[in-house]
Amino acid sequence: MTDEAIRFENVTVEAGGDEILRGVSGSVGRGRVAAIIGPSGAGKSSLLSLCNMLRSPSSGKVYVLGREVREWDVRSLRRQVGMVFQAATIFPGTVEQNLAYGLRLHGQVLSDAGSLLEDIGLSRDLLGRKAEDLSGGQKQRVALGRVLAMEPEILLLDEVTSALDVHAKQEVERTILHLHEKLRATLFWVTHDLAQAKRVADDIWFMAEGRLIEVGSTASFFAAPSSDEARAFLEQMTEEMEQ
Ligand SMILES: Nc1ncnc2c1ncn2[C@@H]1O[C@H](COP(=O)(O)OP(=O)(O)OP(=O)(O)O)[C@@H](O)[C@H]1O
Repeated sequence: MTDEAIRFENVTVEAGGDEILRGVSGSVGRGRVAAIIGPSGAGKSSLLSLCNMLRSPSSGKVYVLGREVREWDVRSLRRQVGMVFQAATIFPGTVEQNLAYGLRLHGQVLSDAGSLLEDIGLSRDLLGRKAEDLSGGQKQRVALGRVLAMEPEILLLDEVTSALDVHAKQEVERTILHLHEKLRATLFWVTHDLAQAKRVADDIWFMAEGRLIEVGSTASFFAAPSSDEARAFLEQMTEEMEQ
């Protein structure tokens, strides 16, 4: 059994005639929280989507839990690698039906929706409520709960709090970290919010123009990034926050 949750080996992705990822190599250790940051269009979401085969590399290799993604059965891969997006995915029906949806696709039933709901910080009273009537933060927690019901080894998070207000953002963030503690899942987390990256991540992956420019521990990255690109990015983000 490998200690690596995810490994990229010289991965390039072409789309629409452009290279949107160029020669990316790196790995995320099991149980780690790695935040991917960088300017808009850097390729952060594209990198995430290689990990559950929403996208395939044009060249190079992607390994998940020690096995190359092309060797995985896609259904099994997506069971092990859950993904949550910026806009909470909510289906018509009750909260309970929404929580059970992922397992149902795998022919399984959710045995204890009530305790799952408590795990994601929501009251059991909401089980029978129409999911569409929930607040933005509650919907995002239901989307998380649906993925977590499958007990994934890896959770891919793509800007999951950026559509939420400050209060809901903090609650969803706390819920994710609580579940990380509980399940020991590996988190690979794209965020535009540098303060969030600092709070949640063990490691920072800094990307720009389709390249992985540097990877470092969160403390060392924010104290002294080693690349000019990352230094310029941090300065620009700090200026924007001060305006
Ligand atoms: N299917 C596609 N065809 C052509 N170009 C694409 C396609 N998907 C993504 N791109 C381009 O690839 C680049 C990287 O996109 P990606 O969404 O991965 O970046 P990102 O760092 O997540 O950006 P953001 O922070 O704005 O979400 C962008 O320039 C985007 O326009």
